[in-house]
Amino acid sequence: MSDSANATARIPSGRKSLAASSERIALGPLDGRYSGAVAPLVDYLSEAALNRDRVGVEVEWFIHLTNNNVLPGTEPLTAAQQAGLRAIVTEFDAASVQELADIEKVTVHDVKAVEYFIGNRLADLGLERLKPLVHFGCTSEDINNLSYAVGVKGAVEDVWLPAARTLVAKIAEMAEENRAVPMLSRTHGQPATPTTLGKELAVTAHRLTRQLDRVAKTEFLGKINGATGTYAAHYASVPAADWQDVAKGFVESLGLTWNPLTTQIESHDWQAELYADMARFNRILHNLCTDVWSYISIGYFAQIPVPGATGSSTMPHKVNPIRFENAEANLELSNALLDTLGATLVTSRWQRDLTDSSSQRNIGVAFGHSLLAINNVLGGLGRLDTAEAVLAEDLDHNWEVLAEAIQMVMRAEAIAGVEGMEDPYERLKDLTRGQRVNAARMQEFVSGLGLSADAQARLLDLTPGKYIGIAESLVDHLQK
Ligand SMILES: O=C(O)C[C@H](Nc1ncnc2c1ncn2[C@@H]1O[C@H](COP(=O)(O)O)[C@@H](O)[C@H]1O)C(=O)O
Repeated sequence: MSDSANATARIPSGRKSLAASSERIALGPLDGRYSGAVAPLVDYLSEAALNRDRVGVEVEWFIHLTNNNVLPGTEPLTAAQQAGLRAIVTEFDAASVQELADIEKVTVHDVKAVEYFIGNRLADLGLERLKPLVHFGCTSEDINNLSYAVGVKGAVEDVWLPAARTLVAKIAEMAEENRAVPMLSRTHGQPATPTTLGKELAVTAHRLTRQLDRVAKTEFLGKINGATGTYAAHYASVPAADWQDVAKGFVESLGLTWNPLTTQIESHDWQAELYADMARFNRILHNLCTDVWSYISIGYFAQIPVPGATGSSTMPHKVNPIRFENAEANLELSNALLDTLGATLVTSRWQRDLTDSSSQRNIGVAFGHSLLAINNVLGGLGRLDTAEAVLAEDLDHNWEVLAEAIQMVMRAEAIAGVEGMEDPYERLKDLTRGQRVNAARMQEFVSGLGLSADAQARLLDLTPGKYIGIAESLVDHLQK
């Protein structure tokens, strides 16, 4: 194509700026086309939710210090004052987000802005005198680490884990339904000892469940021990208090596990552990997506068309496995972030650097891509029908997979003293390696071996579809 032809193909200059639109237009897909699917995470992992949690932690610290008479000159707040303080959190809304943003423009410090935001509300509660108690003894990370721990815990326990458990339950249900449906295996992509479709799905459900059980046991650690984790400011100002006890009680009151030994930052090791488990779950799910995609491709699953939907824009016959393809991509994106977070959050130069602040802002994105993938896999699985006839036909075209069974029966016969059972592996290899062997040829071979009557009857009864060991009952392990 000539240069001038290229030039005319460009989007014309002078177009309206989308960035200047009065409706804010999302840069990324999680806040755009997928915003509905990831909306449940907004209340836990958005910047607004982080700020609300920061306000919540500051407010609870204020109440904790007063209720426990930690500082001379304080006394427990009245019920109305406590309710008023907590209302700052429960009433936190879009206007609060804007007010905080306006304060932050001046402070150029996000946590300092939270302190002022709360301080501005104390006079109305008759607590003006206690303004210095807001953020008392705290470094920003005291508030940040607790807020992130509360937010991530909520996102895991209320959103991600329930969604993941629903998906695994669906896979387990499919495993149950297909427990007795024989299927040709393909190790190295080549026909191999058959299994059942249900048993293969059960393997995946079992693997995913193990990862979810690990996630469910996550220890969400928190600390509140000052600028370098020494309680120096606390003891300088209030020497009589048992500050470790105050801190431990506070962290535990938030539903977290107290970390007694840190620098300025909570060390984030628990986050790395959690993200590794989530990433492993994502990887196993990715494996399911590519397997199911391949099974659809060879006709083992039929896809139930969505009424009104289009498969291909040009090939009208198509129903594409797009839910699984979308999930694959989103699991990869989630893992790229989870891996980065896990790898980088565990390091901080000397007593702190601020890199964690910037990377933790993407925790919600990592969760969002995973949640989206989980939704898509769930939707995709819900539109699959097992094509049992196709699976059966495939088995019937691969009688040579019985070679393993025959040579193993011959070995057992030899050990039991039956004559003429020499070189079983080699004889079956001569018969089957790289060749198609049909039912008649296989049975003729078996009949000519001189097996004991019992062994011969057993082998003549065997078909590829029956050569599945105890695959069907192995699905029961899922119930345990
Ligand atoms: O309690 C403190 O603040 C102690 C201070 N360390 C800090 N700890 C936590 N936050 C801090 C720190 N420093 C800055 N900021 C503020 O963090 C915000 C970073 O914003 P972004 O780059 O968007 O992630 C952005 O709002 C920053 O202003 C120290 O000097 O050790």
